[in-house]
Amino acid sequence: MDILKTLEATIEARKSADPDSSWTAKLLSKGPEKCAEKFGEEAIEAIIAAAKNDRENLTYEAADVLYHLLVMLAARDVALDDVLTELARRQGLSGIAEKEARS
Ligand SMILES: N=c1c2ncn([C@@H]3O[C@H](COP(=O)(O)OP(=O)(O)OP(=O)(O)O)[C@@H](O)[C@H]3O)c2ncn1[C@@H]1O[C@H](COP(=O)(O)O)[C@@H](O)[C@H]1O
Repeated sequence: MDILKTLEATIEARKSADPDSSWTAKLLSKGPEKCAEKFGEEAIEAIIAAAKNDRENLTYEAADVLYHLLVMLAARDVALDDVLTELARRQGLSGIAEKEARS
């Protein structure tokens, strides 16, 4: 998870970088809609790899998906921590649901 936080910080720093100096800065300079579109393209590439059972390519495409997810979140000023907090909240909820099911 540290690697995602480090990547998030790098992406955040690219918001103020020269678009000609970095792929991330260039993508961010095109706006949140373009970042979202790019995320969608990468997700589709991952879907295709999964459907074909191409595990090597799926691993590569999944890394692209995670990177482009972080760029899309940064473009809309959504913090990774907020996403992780939501996941943690859901874990708590599923714990409650399990306890209720058992009682
Ligand atoms: N993890 C990534 C990463 N994954 C994918 N990509 C880029 O995302 C692009 C993938 O999109 P495509 O394959 O569609 O590439 P493309 O055909 O050139 O793009 P289009 O013309 O279709 O828009 C590639 O150009 C990759 O370089 C990434 N670029 C950067 N990072 C990380 O971001 C950090 C900052 O990178 P810079 O912005 O380059 O400094 C790096 O240290 C890396 O850790």
